[in-house]
Amino acid sequence: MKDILKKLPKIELHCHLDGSVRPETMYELLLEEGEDMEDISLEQFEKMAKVVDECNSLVEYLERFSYPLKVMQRKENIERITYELLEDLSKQNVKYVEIRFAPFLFMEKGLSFDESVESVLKGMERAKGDFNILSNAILVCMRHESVEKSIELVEKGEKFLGKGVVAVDLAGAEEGFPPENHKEAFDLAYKKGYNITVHAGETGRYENITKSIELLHAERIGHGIAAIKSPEVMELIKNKNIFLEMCPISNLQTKAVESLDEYPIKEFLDNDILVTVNTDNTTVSNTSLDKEYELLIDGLGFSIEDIIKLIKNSIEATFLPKEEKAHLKRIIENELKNI
Ligand SMILES: O=c1[nH]cnc2c1ncn2[C@H]1C[C@H](O)[C@@H](CO)O1
Ligand SMILES: [Zn+2]
Repeated sequence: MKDILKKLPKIELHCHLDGSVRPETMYELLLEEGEDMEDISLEQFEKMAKVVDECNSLVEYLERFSYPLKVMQRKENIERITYELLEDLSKQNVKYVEIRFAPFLFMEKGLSFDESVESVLKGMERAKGDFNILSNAILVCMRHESVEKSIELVEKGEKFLGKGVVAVDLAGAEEGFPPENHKEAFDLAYKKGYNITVHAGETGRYENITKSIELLHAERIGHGIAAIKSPEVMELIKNKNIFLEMCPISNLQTKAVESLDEYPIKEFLDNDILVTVNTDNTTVSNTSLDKEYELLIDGLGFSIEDIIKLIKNSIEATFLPKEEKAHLKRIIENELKNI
C-alpha cells in the first residue's frame, strides 16, 4: 500500500511556506543570524520546530512559527526555502502545489512587499526548471491585523496576479477575529479577480464558514471541520460547490477534533462535499501528503480508490486557469493509468 501511495501523482493546495521550512536549513540560517543556539543540537531543534504531542490549541500551534519567521527576512533565504520545499515535494511525486505565505511577515527587517513576493516566485521558477514541479502562490492576510493591512496586500499583490500569484487567504488565530472584519479587503480582491480561500471552522465556529462564503466570496475553505455541527452549513457548502482543504494531522494537533474517530471527512464525502486533503505545514505538523493519506487508510479505512477520488477533487479545486487545469489533469490521469 505504501508503495502505491508513494507512486501516486499528487496535488497540494494548502501548504504554508513558513510552516514548511526544512529544519536543517532553519537551524543553519538561525546560526547565521547570530541566534544563540550553542546548547541546542540539530536533533533538539527539530523537536522545537515541530509540534510533537504537547499542543493543546491552534494558538499554541501558531507559536511554532516564530523560528521560521526569524530566517525569512532575507530575499535569498526566502528563495532557498521555497526552492527546497518544492524539491522535497517533487520527490513525493507532487505535480502541482499552491504555496501560501503572508508577505508582511517577511518585512520585519526592511524587505519590501515586492521583494518578499518576488523571492518566493523566483524559488518557484527555479524549482520548475530543476524538478518539473508546477506551483502558484496564495497571499495570506492575517486575521489579527487590520482590514487596512489586508486591503494593502490586495492592492500591492495585484501586479503579481496571473504571474505566479493566484489567490488570497485569511489565516491566523480564529477565535476573536471573525471573517467580517476583513470584508472590505475581500470585496476588493473579488473585484480585482483574485481567487479566494479562507481558513474557517478550524476551531469550532461553523458560522465563520457561512460568513467566509457569503461575505468574503470564498470558493474554498481551509479546514472547515466545524461544518459537521450544522446541517445548514453542510447544505451551503454542497450547493455552492465549495471545496474543503482538509489537513487531518494538523487538525488533530490543534485539537480541532479530539480523536481521529471524530474526524468528519467520511461524513463530508458521503454528503457529496468536495473534499481535498493537504498538509497545512509539513515541518510544524511533521507531515507529508503520503503520511496524511496513510492516516486515512490505516485509521479510517480509506481505499486507494478513495485517495484517488480526493486527488481528482484537488485537480478541480486548483486555482489554475481552465487550460492549465486541463493540462494538469492530463498529467495526473496519465500517471494514474500506470498505477
Ligand atoms: O492551520 C492554520 N490555521 C490558521 N493559521 C495558520 C495555520 N497554519 C499556519 N497559519 C498561519 C501562521 C503563519 O505564519 C501564517 C502565514 O503562513 O499562517
Ligand atoms: Zn492553514
